[in-house]
Amino acid sequence: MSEPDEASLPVLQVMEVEAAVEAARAAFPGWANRSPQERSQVLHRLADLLEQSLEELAQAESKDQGKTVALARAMDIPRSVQNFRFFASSILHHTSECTQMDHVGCLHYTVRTPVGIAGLISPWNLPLYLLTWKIAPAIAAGNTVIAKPSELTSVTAWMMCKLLEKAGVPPGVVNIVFGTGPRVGEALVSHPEVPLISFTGSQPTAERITQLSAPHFKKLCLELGGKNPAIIFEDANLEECVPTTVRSSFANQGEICLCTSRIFVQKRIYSEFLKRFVAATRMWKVGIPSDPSASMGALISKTHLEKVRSYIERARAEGARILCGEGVDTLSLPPGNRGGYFMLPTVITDIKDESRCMKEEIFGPVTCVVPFESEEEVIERANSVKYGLAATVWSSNVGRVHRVAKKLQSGLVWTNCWLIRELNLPFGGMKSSGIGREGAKDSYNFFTEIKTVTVKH
Ligand SMILES: NC(=O)c1ccc[n+]([C@@H]2O[C@H](COP(=O)([O-])OP(=O)(O)OC[C@H]3O[C@@H](n4cnc5c(N)ncnc54)[C@H](O)[C@@H]3O)[C@@H](O)[C@H]2O)c1
Ligand SMILES: N/C(=C\C=C\C=O)C(=O)O
Repeated sequence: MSEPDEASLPVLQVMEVEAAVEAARAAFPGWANRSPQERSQVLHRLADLLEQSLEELAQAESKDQGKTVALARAMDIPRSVQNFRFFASSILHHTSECTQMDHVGCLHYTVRTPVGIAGLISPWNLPLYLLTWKIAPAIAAGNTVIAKPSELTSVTAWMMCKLLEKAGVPPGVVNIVFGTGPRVGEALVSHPEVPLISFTGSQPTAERITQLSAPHFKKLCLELGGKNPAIIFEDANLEECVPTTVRSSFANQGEICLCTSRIFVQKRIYSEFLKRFVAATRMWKVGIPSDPSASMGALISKTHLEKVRSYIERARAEGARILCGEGVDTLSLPPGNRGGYFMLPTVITDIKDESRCMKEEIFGPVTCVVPFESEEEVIERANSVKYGLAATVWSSNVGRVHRVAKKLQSGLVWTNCWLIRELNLPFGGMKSSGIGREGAKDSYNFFTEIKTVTVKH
């Protein structure tokens, strides 16, 4: 058989979605009728198999995405394993509600049932981590799924496909479709037999998904971008704050939706913080992804690298100061890697809150540092962007930490730390950072339909 040509590819990809829907539809009754314990065992087996392939998966994730092998080994793949283990366990512990109305002789209770075929769409920055964060709760709750990884980073999803049968996942329960958003993503989102879409990605794509799913009244969970503030008060422990804020700004090349990109520092410690922060940033080594001493690898693509650089250029043109990184320091790489999409972590200061660098998501290794005077002022400035995903607050005053956390318009607030995850609790953003939450109870609620039953006795 000859290879499909360019023109026939879109048609084939849409047909693939159709075939996935058929498979998911056929598998649904059998999977939904299994007990949570039976489904849990399958998830545990898949977790074990992924764990046994940790090294190959970490190498593949790094090669595909540009992140360091060390990070994929320490974070992406272990977290993918944990996603299956976590939901294999949490599915065993949900309870339903019951109330009585004795005066009319009635008992009311709720039952939850899986929704059906779940459409799951994920981005390129944490490929297997985020895809499994959706697949695990969806199938644990008894749904069948059609999952679409980013076309830029599909390799680990494809590797996982090969483990499904071995883990005992029945055919048709997990269907992975590969392809671009406009072709495969839209075919999935528009399909009338897919009643629910869980999406992680950018705001423009979320808008399109919302439009396409509106005529079908689909259930939607949207996890989008951020412009995350770090607020550093004068009583912060800088010994801990500085290295953690370097990590929160530049981990995974700054390509994590939770990365810090606006750092507000109280005036009295502003120069001291800047001095230490720039020194620590210069120690954040950019290297080839296989270099075990590198803290940061390559960005995802040339287009993205150019976009990130354009923000720095814009800031410079506006009169901001670039303290270290792009255009200031020299990036040292082996000759064979100099054409790669590498850049230095970059710190910008003397920048106005109105600048696009302070308002828009850059999603790269660039962070801005600005001073503030008072608690009220910094809360207002931190809240002044359209996003509301994650914030960090640094202070040794417990009262202030709670007060500020409550007033921040942010779905997640880490105080005196960053990215410590408790999977039981809600994850997600406010404002343009998305709608819905993911986590033990929230994912269970999203991936099930609830029904109230009234029994007259
Ligand atoms: N809030 C979170 O949890 C979270 C996590 C990671 C990334 N993000 C965000 O993701 C963005 C970066 O990821 P990206 O560039 O891959 O995002 P993206 O929106 O371009 O793509 C995400 C996914 O959507 C698909 N897609 C694209 N167009 C589509 C369409 N018309 N219909 C259906 N699917 C479509 C893509 O193929 C990909 O699989 C950033 O904005 C980042 O903040 C958010
Ligand atoms: N969804 C989670 C992280 C998202 C990161 C985005 O880049 C998680 O930790 O569960």
